[in-house]
Amino acid sequence: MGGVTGAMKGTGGSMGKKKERPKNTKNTIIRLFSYMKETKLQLAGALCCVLASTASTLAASYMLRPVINNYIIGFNENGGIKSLAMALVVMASVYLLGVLATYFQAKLMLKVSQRAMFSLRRDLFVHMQKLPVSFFDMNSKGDLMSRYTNDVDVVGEMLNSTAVQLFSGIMTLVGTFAMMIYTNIWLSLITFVMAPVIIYSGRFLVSRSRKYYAAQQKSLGALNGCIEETISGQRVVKVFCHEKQAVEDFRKYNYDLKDKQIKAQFFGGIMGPVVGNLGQVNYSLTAMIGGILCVLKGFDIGGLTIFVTYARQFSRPINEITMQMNTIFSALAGAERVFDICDMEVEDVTGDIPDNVKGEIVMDDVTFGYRKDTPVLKHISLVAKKGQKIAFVGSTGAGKTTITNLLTRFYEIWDGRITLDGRDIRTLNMEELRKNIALVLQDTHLFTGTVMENIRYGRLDASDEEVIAAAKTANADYFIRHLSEGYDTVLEGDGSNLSQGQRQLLNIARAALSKAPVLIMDEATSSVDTITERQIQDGMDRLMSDRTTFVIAHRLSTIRNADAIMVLENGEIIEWGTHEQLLAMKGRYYELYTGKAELD
Ligand SMILES: Nc1ncnc2c1ncn2[C@@H]1O[C@H](COP(=O)(O)OP(=O)(O)OP(=O)(O)O)[C@@H](O)[C@H]1O
Repeated sequence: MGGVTGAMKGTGGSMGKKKERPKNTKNTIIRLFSYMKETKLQLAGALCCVLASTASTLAASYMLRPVINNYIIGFNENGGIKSLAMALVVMASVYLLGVLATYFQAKLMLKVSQRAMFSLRRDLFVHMQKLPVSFFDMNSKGDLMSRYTNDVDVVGEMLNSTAVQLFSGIMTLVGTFAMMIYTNIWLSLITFVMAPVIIYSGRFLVSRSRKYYAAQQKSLGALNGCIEETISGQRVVKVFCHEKQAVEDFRKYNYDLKDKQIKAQFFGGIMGPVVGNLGQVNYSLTAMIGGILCVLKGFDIGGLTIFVTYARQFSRPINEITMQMNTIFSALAGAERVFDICDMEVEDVTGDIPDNVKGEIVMDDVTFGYRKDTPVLKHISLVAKKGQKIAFVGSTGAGKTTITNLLTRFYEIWDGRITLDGRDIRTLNMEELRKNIALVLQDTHLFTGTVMENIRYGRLDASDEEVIAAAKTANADYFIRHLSEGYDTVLEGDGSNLSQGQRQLLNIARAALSKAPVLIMDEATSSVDTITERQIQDGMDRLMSDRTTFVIAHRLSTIRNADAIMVLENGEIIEWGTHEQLLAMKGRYYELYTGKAELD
């Protein structure tokens, strides 16, 4: 049932709009072949081995004819036991040759398929790194992960065994048929009539099961998504006592998958027996009519024996080919899902390399939305001179984070212009642009590695001394030295062995290490105690001095000294000015500030 398991593996979530069947089979196959270029010698070798093993099976079967006719029926006339033994040794040697060829073919194909999978994974990962942030917004983590696992795996499985089996199946089929015609053309007619019946019934069942496989793959994708979300949100699930609901959701997806799998596997499962039984019918008819020909027309016993052997062999490759079809289709669909990502448009990173960036940012009538026709920011204009501190305030969802996302070109604006030192950021080299902007976000992302390596993420060529200096600037040095291994302490699972405040301090240290003249900070001091908050604030203040800074403020008290405060509402700047100017205006900021003051 290689076809069935293969097809099951070839799942992995849907990209929403994508079908699970290969859309462009020819191109996908050609492209897959390009992944075998590096191992073309091994591939050629493997194909030669397939030919050798097919030929030896056919030849060894054929040898049975002289063995029976000459050395068994004509035992006494043709040299007795010695000749018979010799003939059997030759026959066994030919079989042995086939076994050896199969062994080498498997070995070679393993190299070919593993190398192709290696390159496929590499290309996928390298390309994924170049895709824009919006791509990651649109695709769930579980779905993307499954490209590396399920999809690449099923392609590997196909290259490793299925493709060879298909090739050998076709060769055996053609070879067997040729040998049958050669042995007795009249008897071949039976197979000639039966073959289309066998092939068509196999194809009918394949097309049926393929339809259900597509549904099954979609369901499996949904189930994977559900599991992934529940695992990554386990704390939230637990704290809101959502376990029952989670189990209920899971049960729904699980049932759905079960139903689809039963249908898909029913057709996949009966395919083998149906084709096999039709093959048996062919075999019996051949044996019967062959027997009659022996009696009435003098057809030799050896000829009849090898003919029925061929007739029985005949249905095996058909059976195999039809069974492999599902694996092949799901592997091709998997390969397409991988290629789909590899073909996605990458961020345009080319452009001028700015030097001596001062850090003056101007937004000129910028309009932007994440989804077509739904603008999130409308006609935003602002000027941030070198070293100035610009703060954004406003209710949740007003668009504060979105503005900062645009400065780093995580998303492309619809209209207007953003300039860095007077140059449109779209004309700048993306990497250089981002090198000039440091980010301190609310959700710190730490990678598996030491504290030192994590801070060095801010600037890869920084020396240990520079890293330590940055940690000192960020007020992180003290706590780091108190960790079990100091700067060499290994952080795991996104720094889950650190506190929220400590993670934030590392985040600031990272930004401090970067020499970027522009700094974007999403203030996140709400989740830490007052002492840590003071430390974080100090770290941030030191970081901000002589950098152009954009602060997304959650506490109005920390931005009183900002050069300009932008009050955002529904994607528009409704008020702007210094703290004093805004208070004097007695508008929205005044309301927010006095409301806060009362709370304080
Ligand atoms: N990746 C995204 N895809 C689609 N819509 C988004 C995305 N990110 C944000 N939005 C939408 O854009 C709007 C502005 O979001 P934004 O994150 O800029 O708000 P914010 O002012 O920073 O809010 P908060 O103070 O809660 O962080 C919201 O309506 C939000 O739903």
